Amino acid sequence: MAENVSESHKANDMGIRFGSKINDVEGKTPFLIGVAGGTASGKSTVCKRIMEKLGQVDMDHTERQVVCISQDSFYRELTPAEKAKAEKGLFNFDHPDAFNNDLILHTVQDILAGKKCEIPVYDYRTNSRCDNQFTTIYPADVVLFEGILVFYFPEIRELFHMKLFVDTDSDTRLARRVPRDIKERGRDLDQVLNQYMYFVKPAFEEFCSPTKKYADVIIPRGADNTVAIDLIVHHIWDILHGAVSHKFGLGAMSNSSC
Ligand SMILES: Nc1ncnc2c1ncn2[C@@H]1O[C@H](COP(=O)(O)OP(=O)(O)O)[C@@H](O)[C@H]1O
Ligand SMILES: O=c1ccn([C@@H]2O[C@H](COP(=O)(O)O)[C@@H](O)[C@H]2O)c(=O)[nH]1
Repeated sequence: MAENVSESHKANDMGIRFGSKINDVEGKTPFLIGVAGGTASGKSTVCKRIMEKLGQVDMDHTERQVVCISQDSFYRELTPAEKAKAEKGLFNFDHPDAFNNDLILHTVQDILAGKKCEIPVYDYRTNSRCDNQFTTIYPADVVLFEGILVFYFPEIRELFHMKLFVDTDSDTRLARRVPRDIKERGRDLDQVLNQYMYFVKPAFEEFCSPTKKYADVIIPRGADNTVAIDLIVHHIWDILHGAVSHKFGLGAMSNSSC
């Protein structure tokens, strides 16, 4: 497949190469992929692997065709009372209302309209947004949006062109979350385990796990599942290059640009 792409300049371990940026002007609809799954299931790692396999790491935004954003950037501002609870590990960050869902919807709509967006920067250590800090998301051909509850609200869910669910067993997820939260998110063991027992696990069962049924592809074992990731990468490549069309118009766009 890659051998047919004469203008390609980026190679990767699958031999898939992207050519010049298809969607390099504002206003074109990117292919939007939602990546849901429980905490520490490997959502970010799966997105990273997809980007690597599409040859999309270490590049400037003028060249980059695939970008990844996280639902965690959209945690809402807490009231002083909620902040005090959060500091004691008594705030439920796994409930759908913990996010600024209007901001998510508007941002995703802007992304689909091919607009440049500013995304808040979130600090897990303070349980709050970093003041006046934003990440600029430039228009791209493919946008990955990962998070525990990206398929929860129908208005947001319906906007994805492809929906992936990273399905990693809960013992493995807890075993990964504990060291991650201690090392990277400034927690101690008691805090992580209490939060997991009282909020994370029940909310996963009530809100996140039921959204698996909306997924087009379920990825058992997360980033270990290289076969699933390779199939997804090939499908994205085909869509971007017009071999497969999709009902939202990118197929037509790709065809016309080939
Ligand atoms: N397949 C894997 N094998 C070993 N560790 C992994 C694997 N996938 C993810 N991790 C680790 O587990 C933690 C959570 O992974 P991450 O991708 O951040 O999950 P999520 O985005 O779903 O919260 C990270 O420390 C990551 O390095
Ligand atoms: O201030 C915060 C915000 C979020 N969390 C936890 O993060 C996870 C979601 O992130 P993943 O990368 O998908 O694990 C969620 O389970 C929240 O409990 C937090 O602890 N503090």
